Amino acid sequence: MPVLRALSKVAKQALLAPACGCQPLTVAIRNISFSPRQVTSGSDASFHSVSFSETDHPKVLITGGLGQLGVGLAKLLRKRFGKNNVILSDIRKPPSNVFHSGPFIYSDILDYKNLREIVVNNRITWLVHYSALLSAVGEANVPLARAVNITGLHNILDIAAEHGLRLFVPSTIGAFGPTSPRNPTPDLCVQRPRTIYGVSKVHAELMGEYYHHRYGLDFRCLRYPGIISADSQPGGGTTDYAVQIFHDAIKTGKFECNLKPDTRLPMMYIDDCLRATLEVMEAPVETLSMRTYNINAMSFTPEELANEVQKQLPDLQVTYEIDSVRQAIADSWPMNFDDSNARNDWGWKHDYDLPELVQTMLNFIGSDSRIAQAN
Ligand SMILES: NC(=O)C1=CN([C@@H]2O[C@H](COP(=O)(O)OP(=O)(O)OC[C@H]3O[C@@H](n4cnc5c(N)ncnc54)[C@H](O)[C@@H]3O)[C@@H](O)[C@H]2O)C=CC1
Ligand SMILES: CC(=O)[C@H](N)C(=O)O
Repeated sequence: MPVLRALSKVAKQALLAPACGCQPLTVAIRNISFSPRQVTSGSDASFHSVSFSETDHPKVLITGGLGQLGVGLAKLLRKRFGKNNVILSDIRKPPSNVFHSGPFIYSDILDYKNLREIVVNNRITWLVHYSALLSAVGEANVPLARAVNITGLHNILDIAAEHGLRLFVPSTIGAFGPTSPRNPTPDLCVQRPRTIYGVSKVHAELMGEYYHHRYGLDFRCLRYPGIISADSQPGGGTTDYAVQIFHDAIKTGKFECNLKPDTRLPMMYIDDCLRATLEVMEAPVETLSMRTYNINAMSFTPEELANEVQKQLPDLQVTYEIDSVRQAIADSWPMNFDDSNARNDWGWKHDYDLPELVQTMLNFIGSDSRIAQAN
């Protein structure tokens, strides 16, 4: 009965909302235990992101911005929207080059009040939520992964709904599990992941879509494959080997792989991943038939990657010392990712296949290490 009473109160308040949809009416229902702390009213998608006009640049906040992906995304978004319109945030201390490249702010996503203050004081209109514990580190610390990936997400969803933000939350190939079709994995299929990381990402997909339908939140989500980057280190995932091989190949000529040689996983070069993120954030609402999309570029095994690297560095020696936790995770993940909906709906297209990826990584890391040796 209290639930019904609360629901009818919310419905009545929603009915009192202006019909034009031009102002997001904020309904304070903080006391209702099953509801978000504060939400925008209405379920019509046209309410979305009314807090900035399409002709203005968005004001973007990136959480967890000092990980493998955030700094690169900030660089791309600053090029497009202006340096001061993109704020990086994290709980770690930024290196001086990052600190001096544009606005940086401390933000712990577990601190709701602090998050709200940042959004209000900086008039944020887009939120890119990158904070997370990845698959392997998540298994090593389940309580922390649960707090950051699930409780933290709840804070983000409520803040975004309350302030009419456009919200991007990445998901992952890790949101699928051993009972999902693995070759290829479509957007819609069984999702029963066996890691806390995967469980938290399915939860994020479902909660984001629920807030979209229930409260009109402009939620956008891409399931990233393993991301490969030269100038930032991965944060403790199962696909990390595909970054490490390049550093070891150049520095020592030897690489010990922690996955079996025939473990096939979907992968993507970071430039494609960040461009996809910007593209889906800018995609007109009417092109999005879904709110969570697979995106992909290539799929390879450690052996195929090593062979491609050896075309450039024939002396590279690769050995295999299997990490049982990571191997079990990889064996439950997609081998190939079907991203046809992203391609059809908003024109997703990757630029980098395996040969271009390898050439680009070796050029980048090679020139970096030549500079380091010269200094
Ligand atoms: N890198 C990849 O291959 C993939 C990444 N993704 C997703 O993309 C997002 C970004 O990934 P990465 O940059 O690789 O992750 P990362 O692990 O490198 O960085 C995550 C960041 O979150 C921060 N963080 C942790 N606890 C926090 C808290 N309480 N408050 C604020 N920040 C906190 C960490 O300090 C770290 O800088 C994540 O959500 C991840 O799940 C999805 C698929 C693939
Ligand atoms: C694919 C991912 O989500 C990440 N790189 C991980 O391996 O955990």
